[in-house]
Amino acid sequence: MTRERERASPKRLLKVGKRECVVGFIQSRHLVGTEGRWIRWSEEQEGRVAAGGGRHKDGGDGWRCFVQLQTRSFHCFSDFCKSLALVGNFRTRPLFYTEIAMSMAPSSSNQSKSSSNLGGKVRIIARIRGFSDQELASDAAHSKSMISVFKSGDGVKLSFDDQLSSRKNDYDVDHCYQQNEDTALIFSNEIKPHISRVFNGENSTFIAFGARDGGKTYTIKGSEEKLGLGMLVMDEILKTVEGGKHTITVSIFEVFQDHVYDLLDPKNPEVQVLEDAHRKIMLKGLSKVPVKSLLEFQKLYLSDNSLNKPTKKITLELPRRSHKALMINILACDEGGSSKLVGKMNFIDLAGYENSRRNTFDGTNLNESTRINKSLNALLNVIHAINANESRVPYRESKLARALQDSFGGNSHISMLFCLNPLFCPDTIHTVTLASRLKNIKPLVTCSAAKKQTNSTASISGKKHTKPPLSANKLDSTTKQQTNSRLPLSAKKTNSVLKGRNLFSGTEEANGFKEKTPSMENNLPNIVKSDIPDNDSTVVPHAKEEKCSSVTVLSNSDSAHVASDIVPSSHEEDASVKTQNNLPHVNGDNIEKENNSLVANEGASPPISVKLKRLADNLKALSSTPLPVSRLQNANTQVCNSVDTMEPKTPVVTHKMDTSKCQSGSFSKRSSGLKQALVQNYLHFLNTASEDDLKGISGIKEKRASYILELREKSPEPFKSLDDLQELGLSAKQVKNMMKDVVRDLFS
Ligand SMILES: Nc1ncnc2c1ncn2[C@@H]1O[C@H](COP(=O)(O)OP(=O)(O)OP(=O)(O)O)[C@@H](O)[C@H]1O
Repeated sequence: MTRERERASPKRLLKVGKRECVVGFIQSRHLVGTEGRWIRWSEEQEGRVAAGGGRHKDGGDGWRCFVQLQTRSFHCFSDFCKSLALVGNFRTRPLFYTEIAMSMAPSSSNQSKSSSNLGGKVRIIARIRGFSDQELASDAAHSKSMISVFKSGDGVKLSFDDQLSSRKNDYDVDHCYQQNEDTALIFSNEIKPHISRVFNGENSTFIAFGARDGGKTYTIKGSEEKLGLGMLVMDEILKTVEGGKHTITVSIFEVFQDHVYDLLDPKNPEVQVLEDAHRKIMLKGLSKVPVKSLLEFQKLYLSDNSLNKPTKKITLELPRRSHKALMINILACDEGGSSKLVGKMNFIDLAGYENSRRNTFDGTNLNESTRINKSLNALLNVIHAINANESRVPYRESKLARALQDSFGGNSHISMLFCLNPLFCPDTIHTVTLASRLKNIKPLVTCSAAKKQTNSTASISGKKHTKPPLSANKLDSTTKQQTNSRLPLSAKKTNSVLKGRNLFSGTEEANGFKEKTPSMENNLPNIVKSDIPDNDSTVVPHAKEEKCSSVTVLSNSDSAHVASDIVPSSHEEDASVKTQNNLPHVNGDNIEKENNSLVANEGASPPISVKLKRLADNLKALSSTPLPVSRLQNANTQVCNSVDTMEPKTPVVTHKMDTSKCQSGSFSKRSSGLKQALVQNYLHFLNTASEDDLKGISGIKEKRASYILELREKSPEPFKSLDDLQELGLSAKQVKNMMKDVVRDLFS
């Protein structure tokens, strides 16, 4: 312990930029091999595993791993240790680290509110664009804005007046810039604080996402009159490099239909995205133009006469709705005259999302719109995976993400700006649902213990299922409305399973991305047709990680709710099992009430009390017959028959029973039958209960309930044995405890 104290002493307090950085020493095999990974254990707190482990110097079974923590929170270290302790097998006492944390000076928090999330991987912000000149000239600008913004905790809530569904929908984002706030403000709050970090070797990417006409280009590229973020950042960077130690180069490219084109080299626009032997991404054929003054940059970036225009050939043949990227490379020059890349800043103006089912398109535009939406979907899958700290990020599904892979990984920061049209636009609402889902992700502590648990329980009946991300419990209201309106009543209940769908990996329809593409391939322009891979960009986010809290073993008090939630709330006395003759009595009125409440939900599973009644009847059948002890003593065959009558599911015993063991044998058989019946009923309940009923069970709750519904979609009866419950992330012990509590409650 003494040696460990020295290693983790406050001397190891480092400064990384303005942020304090604590290096702690944690002996945990769960962190071995996770070097470079970020671990976040609360909204604001995260740490980076600075070095991997290995056998402890002094031998023994200890593994060691340095964890470098970057934080502005005084108590972060102890919180981190607590979260590790939740996972178990955490070798060193968390108290030790609490002591270290307490001995450090509290860090300053002088950063602006809007950049409070700088340590976070992905910051989700929104901008409600101002009215365009055209809109100002028309009546449109005088109509009521469909978006209201409210403060909510650390972030803000956007409320949309959905004129289609006549509903108000609320979505969370980190911050929202209003119509009267200009691009310069976004620059000083969101971009400027990152510039120094890029000079210190980090990468920063700013992505503008939104429906068409949301103001993405206005924000990123701007114009000569209204400077966009690209111009503002270059101005600031050029001021910073005035000392002469750095040089700046820029690349501008677009991703059009899964092909990357260099916008600064009209002769050879196609860029190859390759990976070198060190798995570093190379953009072969992409020009990097040195920039020394703002004027030079302006010519490249803004001027219509610049090379920053699609080549003539492409302009004539293809409609240009594409993702555009500005890449600013900062290079450090050494004395020998050679330069080395220090950091990158990327500004991405994504093509606008447009629901092609709502809008009418001709074949070419439909195809184009479909491809754009697919590529947006793929990019969001990547951002989602990064934000959720998932072990697999589906870079290969998105050409743009692949081209930017170096900037996304490691010590990088991503901001997603959702550009909103203030006028009513269903596509805008759709894009915000996506923003909100990204925002709701709570990245998890990644540890092999949790992984192991998930992996070991990853199959039901030999089938492998992918768990939905824990945050994926919101359904796009627009989609829900559309889908529901086309479904018969009976199907609507089942449709609620969509709630638990993977964030960006559910059917595209659920995400509003599904596009019908009649004769799409035939309409593809020749230039790209043969090269376009026919892959579906929808990716199931890899969800190996599991939230530590979900690993927590149910306490007795928790699990006691299982039964109490199952029995009808009124007449609890009736529902409890006191004696053989007092088996659960389910109040008929209650059943009727529950059934009435489900009338609108034809096809939904029977109410919980009906299921409980079935369970009670089974138990009654088993326990109402007096124990046949005397008969057992008289005739073995008679005993076996009586057992068979009571428990038709129990295999017939054909061998001769030893009379001396008969009594206990019969009892244990009876008990096992009872157990079987109870288990079967419980499983039947899980296989058929409605989402609301499932949510009521302690240990199941909302996320597991929606996951159960999803499993049921794949297989009508996903739970065949108690082992299958482990698919829900419950350990065998937790399942056993749940069952014990059910029984205990029945007989209490
Ligand atoms: N903040 C703003 N203030 C005033 N006008 C704006 C603002 N943002 C955008 N506009 C105007 O709104 C219109 C659409 O903006 P812009 O072209 O940037 O949208 P976009 O999201 O890039 O569209 P697309 O998806 O089609 O590329 C333009 O006329 C632009 O001048």
